[in-house]
Amino acid sequence: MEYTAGHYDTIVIGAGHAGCEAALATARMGKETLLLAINLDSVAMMPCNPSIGGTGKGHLVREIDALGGEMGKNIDATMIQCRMLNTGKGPAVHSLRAQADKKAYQFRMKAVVENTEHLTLRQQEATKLIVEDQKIVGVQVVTGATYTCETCVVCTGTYLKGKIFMGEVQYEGGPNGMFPARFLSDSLEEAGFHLQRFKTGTPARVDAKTLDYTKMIVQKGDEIITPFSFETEAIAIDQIDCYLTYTNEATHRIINANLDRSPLVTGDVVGVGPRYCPSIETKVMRFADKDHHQMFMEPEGRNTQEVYVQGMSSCLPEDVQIALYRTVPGMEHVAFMRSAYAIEYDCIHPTELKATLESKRIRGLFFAGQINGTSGYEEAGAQGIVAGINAALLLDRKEPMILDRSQAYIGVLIDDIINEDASEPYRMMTSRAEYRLLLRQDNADLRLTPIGHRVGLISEERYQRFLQKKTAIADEVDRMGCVTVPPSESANAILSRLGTTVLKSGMPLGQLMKRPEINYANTAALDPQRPALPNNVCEEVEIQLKYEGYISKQIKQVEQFKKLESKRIPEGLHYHHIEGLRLEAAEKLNAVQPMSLGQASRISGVSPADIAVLHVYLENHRGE
Ligand SMILES: Cc1cc2nc3c(=O)[nH]c(=O)nc-3n(C[C@H](O)[C@H](O)[C@H](O)COP(=O)(O)OP(=O)(O)OC[C@H]3O[C@@H](n4cnc5c(N)ncnc54)[C@H](O)[C@@H]3O)c2cc1C
Repeated sequence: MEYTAGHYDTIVIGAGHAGCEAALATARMGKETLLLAINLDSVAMMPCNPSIGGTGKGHLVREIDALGGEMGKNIDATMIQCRMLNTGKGPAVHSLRAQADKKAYQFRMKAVVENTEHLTLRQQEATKLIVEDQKIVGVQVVTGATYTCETCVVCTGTYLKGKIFMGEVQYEGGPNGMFPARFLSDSLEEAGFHLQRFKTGTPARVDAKTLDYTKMIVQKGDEIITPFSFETEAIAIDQIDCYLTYTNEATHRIINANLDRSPLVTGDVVGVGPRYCPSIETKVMRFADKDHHQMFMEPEGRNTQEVYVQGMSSCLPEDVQIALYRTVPGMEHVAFMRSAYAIEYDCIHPTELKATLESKRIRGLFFAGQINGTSGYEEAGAQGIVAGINAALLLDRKEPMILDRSQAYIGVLIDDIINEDASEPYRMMTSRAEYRLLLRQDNADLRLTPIGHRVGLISEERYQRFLQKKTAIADEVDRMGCVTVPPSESANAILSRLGTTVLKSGMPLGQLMKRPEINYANTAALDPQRPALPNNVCEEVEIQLKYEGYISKQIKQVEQFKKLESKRIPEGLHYHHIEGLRLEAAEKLNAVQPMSLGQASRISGVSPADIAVLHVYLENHRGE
């Protein structure tokens, strides 16, 4: 029976990583929010890796936190191991990565959602979007109930017409044994969205009792854990070890002998998978000259024997999976608890979205997460908070929040997906950010917390603490520039001990910091007036002084970038009427409707010559 079940400012469809951030943002901004999930056991579920962060992804988590999101706090509270990756390289690519206790992660996020004011959580399958006059006005669910709304954020992950593949075995299904969303795809198509099929895979979960860790290499967490959230002071936990092992020729032989039973090879899987997290059979085929691949044993929590086998994602038949896993040292007697599988699902083309993640055609309808053709929990959470903030700002008739490529990895992510129609699931990587020396994980708060405060997600108390930190950094950088180290015997003795050239004349400490042998901590003896400062302030001071030259170069590049970004393009411009523009460029520009010349220049298929034509056109029609 159809009936009206209530009215909300915002309905968020899907309570995964995108949906939780979106709903928390709208509710915390005071909007009555309904959060729907097919199954409440799927709230913040991690259907794959039990980890948050990693290269490029750790940056996203820090940025979500700096804006006032939950993901960073949630992983800080539920991690079982943490490592800062890439510490051998420069600070631009340092990335935090933590193993989560999967269930604890879910339960904590669910509790936060349940206890947030203005937020209602409900198990319901959304089946239909109700659109009137190109505006979202409601959502119908499978029981026949209709909820009316002003705005809606669709965060349905990998559930839309989900199909599971495990060799010859194929069936309709959602991730991790959930059931799929069977109807919403049709409603999206009716509303004019073009859908595409993507796929992703996951490895088996195995029983820890059947693994021989003595044949593997132990992977310990960091001795001192760096938290993800700028609000977490310290994390003191007993960390759980992970283990590293490798495939070998026997593993590869079994894979090669059974490729004809892989749905990837038989062509049954039509969805395109992520290039950067391939299945083991894809790795063996693509990198045929490699005789081994690494794999990590990652415990899924403190109170379970389930172990995630990172690197062994597969959609080969179950009997083949078991046989090939058993060729690996330490896994000779492995028992499976959940088999590996691939999942294929519907997603939209994010080129149909504005930079706010609102649909270009349907007012008030936003999209975030894997539905936008991305992969990864962190990418989903990042889009979720942006869509949530913008849905709330739209309701308040306020300026939208758009982060650009020079401000945040989140800006890079959204700019990439709305401008270039990705042909495979999009994954964040540090190499995608052109200003990565400015977009470090350590300074995400300096970049974004003022924005989080402005939109209402950062409390006054947190903002004041942030301002104190910012002032302390600036003061210390200035002070270090003013302290001169004399060419005295005692100072030079210290410098010699540090393995660096002695001084012939005085040098500011800030200048000395640029030497590779020198850091903030080891110059304390040269700096008797140094104030006692928190570690996060010292770290920032060191980076700002050490990389000053590179940072100012990048700031100059950003100024150039901003010039093109500030050249606005009027809405609804008919590109086909612009003389000199190539047909392909006009078509792409018409489809994307970029907001600025800068955005236009990043659309694939639009050349620098097209941009020059467009630039001249805009100059000639200024003020019209
Ligand atoms: C097999 C597999 C392997 C993966 N591998 C990894 C990995 O290793 N690492 C990684 O970072 N990412 C991985 N991913 C991707 C990761 O799960 C997603 O990127 C991330 O969870 C996406 O978040 P999301 O919020 O977009 O969607 P999800 O987390 O999938 O959440 C979707 C939510 O939408 C709800 N929902 C869906 N349809 C409806 C509807 N019609 N009505 C109501 N509610 C609905 C669901 O109940 C769920 O709550 C994998 C995913 C799968 C399934």
